[in-house]
Amino acid sequence: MSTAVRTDTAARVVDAVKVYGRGDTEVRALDGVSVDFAAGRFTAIMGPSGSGKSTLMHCAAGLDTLTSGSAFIGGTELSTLDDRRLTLLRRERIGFVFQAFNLIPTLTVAENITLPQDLAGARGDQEWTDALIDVVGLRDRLHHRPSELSGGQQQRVAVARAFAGRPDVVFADEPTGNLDSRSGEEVLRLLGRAVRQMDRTVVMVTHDPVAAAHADEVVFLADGRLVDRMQNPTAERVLDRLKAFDARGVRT
Ligand SMILES: Nc1ncnc2c1ncn2[C@@H]1O[C@H](COP(=O)(O)OP(=O)(O)OP(=O)(O)O)[C@@H](O)[C@H]1O
Repeated sequence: MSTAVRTDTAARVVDAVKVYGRGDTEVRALDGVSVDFAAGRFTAIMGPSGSGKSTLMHCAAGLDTLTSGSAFIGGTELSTLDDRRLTLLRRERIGFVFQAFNLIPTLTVAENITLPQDLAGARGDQEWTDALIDVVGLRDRLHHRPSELSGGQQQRVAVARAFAGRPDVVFADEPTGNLDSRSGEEVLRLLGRAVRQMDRTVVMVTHDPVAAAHADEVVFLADGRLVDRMQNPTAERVLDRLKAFDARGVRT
């Protein structure tokens, strides 16, 4: 567990444009976004509904491709990879947490956590996995199936699974969207602990200012553009900033 401050970039997009549809139905979901996500930091992506948050995350994580511009994981530009290498990169260097926990119902908690490495034929690091299981507080549930767990516990399994292969970056898309506020708070605290105590990197899409306040930095999108960044956010400051966008409109 390192306390050194890192200055490298885990993921970034440069001049990212994503256009869906064409002609009358064309939507510019991303309209020239450049943003870097620093390694060893917890970054939240915020903005109104339809502002491009999920599109940005999906393109930065190689789940979708940009219309123009570039997306990098570390020093690797994603558009240079063929499908097979992109799949490998996603498996080996990126972790995901989604709103719907996406656990395999027939596997136990322990099997779900190590599934990505088992699929990759990689030998897991038992010490690391053990540490993760303790951090997420699931030691006494390891042999349970997902259906025997609460929503909050299921998401904690998904969090442990996302970090199990020590990925360069974990992308979380509305990870608390299906949880009550107490379970959501626990999941957010876990993401924060993974970053601060285990030197991990998290990029989280959220529309919730309370969730965003767990991050080290918030980037704000509006109409497919990056419109602001905020260090050391509080829920109140994030909410004020969002209200200001609403009040004056942001398209320039
Ligand atoms: N597959 C698609 N086909 C067409 N348009 C799309 C597609 N995906 C997203 N869009 C459009 O792109 C814009 C940005 O969508 P996106 O889901 O990235 O926004 P968001 O900020 O994540 O929204 P929300 O907070 O509501 O989830 C929206 O106008 C949306 O309707």
